[in-house]
Amino acid sequence: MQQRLSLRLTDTSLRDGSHHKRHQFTADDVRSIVAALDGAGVPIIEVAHGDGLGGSSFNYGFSHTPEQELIKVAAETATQAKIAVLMLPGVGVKDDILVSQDNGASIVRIATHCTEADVSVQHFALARERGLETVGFLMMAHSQPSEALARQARIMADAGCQCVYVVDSAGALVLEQVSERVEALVAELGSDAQVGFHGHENLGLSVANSVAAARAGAAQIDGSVRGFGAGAGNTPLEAFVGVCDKLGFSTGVDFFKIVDAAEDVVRPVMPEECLLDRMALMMGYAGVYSSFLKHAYTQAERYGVSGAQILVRAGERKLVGGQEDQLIDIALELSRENVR
Ligand SMILES: C[C@H](O)CC(=O)C(=O)O
Ligand SMILES: [Mn+2]
Repeated sequence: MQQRLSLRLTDTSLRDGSHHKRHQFTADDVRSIVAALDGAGVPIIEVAHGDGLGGSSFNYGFSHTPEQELIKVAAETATQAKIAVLMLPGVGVKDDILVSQDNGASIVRIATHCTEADVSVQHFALARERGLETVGFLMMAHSQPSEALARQARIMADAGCQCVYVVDSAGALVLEQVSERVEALVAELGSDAQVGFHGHENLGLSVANSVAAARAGAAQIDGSVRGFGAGAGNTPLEAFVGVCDKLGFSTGVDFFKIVDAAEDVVRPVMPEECLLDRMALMMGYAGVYSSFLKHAYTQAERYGVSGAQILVRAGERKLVGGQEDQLIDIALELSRENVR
């Protein structure tokens, strides 16, 4: 294990939190949250539709305000924080990256399912050519062993990715399972690229998993203030900052200011708290993409079936991001079987 003394944090509440907010962020929400996080010293703030650039659609949910407008507001508001955007190839296209850069984003994060890194190659090339900082997201990282993940990380790094993230999209990883994956990526990438970790709270382990990642050599860690994210939410950033202070990791974020931001600025923008309830626990236990939560609620209500069972079957089918429509199929199956 190679413990690092300084960690670079990204707040994802204005992107992962978009799932919880059903993509209804307004320019005022973005302005107030960015001002508070920037003031607390958060170095990177991610802004986009929850499913990344181009995500506003019938399948994923339409945005209240066009994401490019939100990115522009964020960039105009931040005084020190860099603005990052997320993009899933095929949901967004290369042009979305260029428009985001015109609107002030300086970091692009390309996300793929963790066996499909090759679809990101052209996006990293373009981003580097345009002078953007690059991050790669290997989503649903619980579903692959460390060696397989490391091979996918190598594809991203060779394409120009500067930091590859182990993304626990389902909040399904447990402690050593995080350390092993991060260590494997660190060993594979060496000085070619950094390693990051993005956690979800579905088994109540996001802060502990993030500490495990940092101890295993991760240089960048994601979190969302107040946990504002999909499923039971992301690693609550203010808690993680406090834990880092205690463990001697420097983050550059002021604990007291980020705690105030969480309570006074971010909480009022959230529709409700992100809960570690039955549905969220089912996601962590069955290994389901956290972004499916709201879709599962919608289909459970529409077909009068158990939302928890929809999620369990989604886990059995090993669904990946982009297969939201299969939740309808599962709901119909449960309805035929009379599983309420
Ligand atoms: C598009 C997803 O919401 C990306 C993410 O945050 C994850 O997989 O987790
Ligand atoms: Mn996430």
